[in-house]
Amino acid sequence: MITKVHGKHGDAAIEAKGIIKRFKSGRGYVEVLKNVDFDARHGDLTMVMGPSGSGKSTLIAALSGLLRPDEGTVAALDQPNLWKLSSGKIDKFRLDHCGFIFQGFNLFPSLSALQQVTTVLKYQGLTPDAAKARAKLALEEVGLGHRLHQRPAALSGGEKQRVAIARALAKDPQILFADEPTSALDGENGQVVIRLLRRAATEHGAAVICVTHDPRLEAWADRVIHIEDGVIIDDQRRSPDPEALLNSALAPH
Ligand SMILES: Nc1ncnc2c1ncn2[C@@H]1O[C@H](COP(=O)(O)OP(=O)(O)OP(=O)(O)O)[C@@H](O)[C@H]1O
Repeated sequence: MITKVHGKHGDAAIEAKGIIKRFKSGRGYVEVLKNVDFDARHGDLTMVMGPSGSGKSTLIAALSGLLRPDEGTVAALDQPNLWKLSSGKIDKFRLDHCGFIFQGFNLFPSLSALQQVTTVLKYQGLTPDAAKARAKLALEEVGLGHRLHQRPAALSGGEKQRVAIARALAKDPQILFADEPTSALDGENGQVVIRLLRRAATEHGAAVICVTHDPRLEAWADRVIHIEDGVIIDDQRRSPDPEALLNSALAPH
């Protein structure tokens, strides 16, 4: 284990109130998030589900400081309102505390798996040696200790996503945002990714917020939030399937 446990399980990591986001459409505006309240807790795998176009990615972007909402506040960790910070401070907050995993992996084509992870850590201020050591551990943790020097072109889709996860987890993020992390993966690789997300919550105490259409993820979630047409229509806390928790111990180390 390379990370410390964040917050106390159950403590709020993020709390958004009254989020409204509109986009220009023709001469008018379309309201994509309609007064959304949202929170996520340390140690929880929180799933956000909903039909295409319901506003899931827009919500993640507003929560993570990527897209300024028109109205509303986002309290995150020790920041009472992320959107009151300067854009430089928001970028720094994201760099220091948030991890991101996207459907398209977002890897640099010319960098090896090890370099993908060390680059981010160097941005965070680690020395090259410390960054390399930590990146190696993070890649070993996702089962890629034997693929450190491969570039993305030589990796399978599942391996690429594991590099992206290692890159996100190596930073020791308190909040981990995942947007459709399994949709480009087959069943087996999807399972590996799900287990890694579960572990990030259970063992690292991260607040994991995962947007997905993938019903397989539901068994692993502590909380399932449904959004439709920019409104949260359902918010259920559930016990993750014990089998799912048990199996997370089988994820690659
Ligand atoms: N930059 C933008 N400009 C204009 N409209 C946008 C923009 N970004 C998103 N939208 C619109 O906002 C709505 C919500 O988009 P969003 O990507 O949040 O949905 P989603 O639930 O994540 O969908 P999907 O599951 O297909 O990814 C959609 O109708 C989309 O077309």
